This record gives sequence, structure tokens and C-alpha cells, in this order.
Amino acid sequence: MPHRHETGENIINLSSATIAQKNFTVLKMVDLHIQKGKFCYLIGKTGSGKSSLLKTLYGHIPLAGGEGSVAGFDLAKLRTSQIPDLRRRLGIVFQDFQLLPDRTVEKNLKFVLQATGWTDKVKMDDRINEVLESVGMKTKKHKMPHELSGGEQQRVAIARALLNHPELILADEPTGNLDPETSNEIMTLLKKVAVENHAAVVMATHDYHMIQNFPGEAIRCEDGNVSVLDTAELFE
Ligand SMILES: Nc1ncnc2c1ncn2[C@@H]1O[C@H](COP(=O)(O)OP(=O)(O)OP(=O)(O)O)[C@@H](O)[C@H]1O
Repeated sequence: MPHRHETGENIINLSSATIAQKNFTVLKMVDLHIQKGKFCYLIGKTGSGKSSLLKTLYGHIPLAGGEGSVAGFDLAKLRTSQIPDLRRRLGIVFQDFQLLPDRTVEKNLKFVLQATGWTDKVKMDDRINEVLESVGMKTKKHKMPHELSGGEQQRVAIARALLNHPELILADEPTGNLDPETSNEIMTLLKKVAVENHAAVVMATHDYHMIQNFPGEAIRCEDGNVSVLDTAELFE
């Protein structure tokens, strides 16, 4: 189970951590240790704190207590100026894709590369082709987001998440807007790119059919606490 591994091998370490929205404590005494390269679900009822936990991990809300590190960044001491550096080490995928609607797939990806310090045009083009190839979208790079299906848009969003070789992909309900068949395709893709890129994945989901189809480990938010379990336990 993920919480038993040594600190140095972990991409996420939370110890006695408090996760809070404004002054409202969502989760407390959180101990969570996720090994590099692990695939982990994040489950729990609506309002149980899944999104708040992910937001703390990507520096959108501050750690409200205890200790925490993500990809080597100390969350308790994280300065605003370090947040872009942290984000560069992570890939983030959302339920609603969040592609820029006014530009092509290629320009969506180029925008991220430029915003994260890339300048060499040939290297940018090569990286864009590489990530689009890995999600099966290379032939669609001149399409606008509205010309793509939901599943295709999510493939592009996954490609975007991969651009800077993340060690950790955080995915908040990435299949929440997709039909079951497309959800399975996206899940298969996420698992494939995680292995290819040696990236860990923490994926929040409500979708128990998918968890049943793709068993694994899960972090569960419940009653203000976090526990780790094997998804097989959910269906006993
Ligand atoms: N911006 C905010 N200000 C104050 N409280 C918030 C804020 N966002 C969320 N909360 C509260 O924090 C708690 C956890 O919310 P969170 O969005 O993390 O849950 P969740 O498990 O991701 O739910 P869902 O599955 O519905 O997305 C909820 O009680 C929610 O009302």
C-alpha cells in the first residue's frame, strides 16, 4: 500500500496535514505517502474533500497545518513565487478539459510551453508532436477544440499535461463528462502515458464502474480523514 514506502521514494508526503478551504477544515491529521510512479484513485462522497486535497497538492490552496511535500517542494514553506515551479513539475487534468477555445490544439500546447519558459521553436514543435503522438491526436493538431469530441479534447488535455515531463499527474474527475466507453479509453490512455513517462497519477473519481474495470489502490476521503485501501475491498 502506498503509505508504507520510504520518504525518499515518494512523490507525495503529507504528515499530520490539515486541508482547509478558507477557515473551514476539510481534512485533518492526514498522513499520506505516495510512491513515485504509483497510480492511485482518490475517492469519497461529494464534499468529502477530494478537490481540496488536489488543490493543496498543486499549490492552489495553502497547506493549513502539519507537513507536506510534493515533487520535492515543501508545501508548508511554499512561496507564491515557487508555485509556477511546482506546477511545471506536475501535470493537471480537469473534468472540463479547460482548453483555450480560441486557438488550435497545437497553439494550446505551444501556449503552455511558452508560458513555462520554452523558446526554441524546433524543440517546441518536436515536443508537441511527441505528446500528441502519445495520445493518438497528432493528425488533429490544426483542429479547434470545438471541432473535437469530449474524449478527443481530454486526450489533448492529457497531452498538455505531459509537455513538461511531469513526475506526478493530478486528475480531477477526468472522465466525469464522458460516456462509459470513452471513459475506459481515457483511463487506458492515462495508465499508458503514466507508465511511459514514469509519472505517478492521483485521479479523483466518482465512477465505480471504472474502478471495478481498472482495480487498484485508492485514497478515500471520509469524515474529515484520509485512508488508503485496495479497490477490491469496495466490492466485497
Ligand atoms: N471555496 C470554498 N470556500 C469554502 N468552503 C469550500 C470551498 N470549496 C469547497 N468548500 C467546502 O469544502 C468541503 C470539501 O469540498 P471539495 O470540493 O474538496 O469536495 P469534493 O470531495 O471534491 O466534492 P465533489 O466530489 O463534489 O467535487 C465541502 O464541504 C465544501 O463545501
